[in-house]
Amino acid sequence: MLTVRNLHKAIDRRPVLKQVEFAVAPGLVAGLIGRNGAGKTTLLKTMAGIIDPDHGTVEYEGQSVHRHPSLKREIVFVPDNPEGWFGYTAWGCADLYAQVYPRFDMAYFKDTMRRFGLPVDRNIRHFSKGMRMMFSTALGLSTKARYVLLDEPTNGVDPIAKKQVLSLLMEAAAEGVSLVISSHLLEELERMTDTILLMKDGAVETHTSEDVAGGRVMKLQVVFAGEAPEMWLEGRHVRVLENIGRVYTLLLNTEPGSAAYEELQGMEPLLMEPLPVKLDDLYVWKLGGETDVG
Ligand SMILES: Nc1ncnc2c1ncn2[C@@H]1O[C@H](COP(=O)(O)OP(=O)(O)OP(=O)(O)O)[C@@H](O)[C@H]1O
Repeated sequence: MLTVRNLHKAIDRRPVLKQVEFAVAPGLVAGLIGRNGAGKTTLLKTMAGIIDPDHGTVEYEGQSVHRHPSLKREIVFVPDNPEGWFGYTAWGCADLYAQVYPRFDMAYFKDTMRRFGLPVDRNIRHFSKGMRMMFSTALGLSTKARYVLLDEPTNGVDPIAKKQVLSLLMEAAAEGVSLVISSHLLEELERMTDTILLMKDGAVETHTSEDVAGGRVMKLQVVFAGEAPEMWLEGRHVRVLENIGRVYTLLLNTEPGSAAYEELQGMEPLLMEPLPVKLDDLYVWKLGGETDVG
């Protein structure tokens, strides 16, 4: 189990992580979502022991990753731009990693590089953006660490290569590797993940797949009988996703304390049809109109 407890981190005196708490169980795939600048990369690097927190702990099987550096072998961070390796060939990087990660699988690395069509003897600096990302993912998974934390693994990767990267990740998950995947591609995450970690205002909310499917938010297509109830539509428990003529697509907060659904029923609309709630609805509900961009 990888457990994050009460994590705080400020960068340039600006708090980026505030009381972050969650756990990722072994073998699970978690998606990390949030606006640009929300702190996803900072969180992943802190979880991997690359950044020291100001307060709080990251525990692998109950032991602090920052106090026991040998545990860092079980948690690998896969950056979206491996600048640190510029100057090395892919082989050179694999050699270095093999010295650090005791279960580094050179045969797997070679095979994956071949599968991705990437040259092993070329300097990483001369790889394209997508090639760097694929290389980074191949190297990270080759460590055979128990937890692989990936920062936008399909960023800049073309559609065909993207399928290959996602297949590779799913194969690793099927073998029991735990993945935390930061991404802005919500449809992709929705298909792959067991849990969603949503970053907002420096904190993390955990949503299971069941939550996303409708526990906290309801999506409805509505046609009102008379004039649209402007005040109700602007209320904090209602969000208008789309309005075409008299047809409204709405998100309603159904968490305790919200009576939005009962209020709508009371208005006796002509049409009130439930629609499936997607991850991007949750994203809009939780993060729409907010700005984390820092
Ligand atoms: N080295 C740094 N120096 C100064 N500020 C930084 C540094 N690294 C991150 N930050 C700031 O910390 C905040 C969080 O950045 P971070 O890269 O973790 O966000 P993110 O959620 O990964 O963003 P994105 O989705 O755009 O990649 C931002 O406000 C960013 O400007």
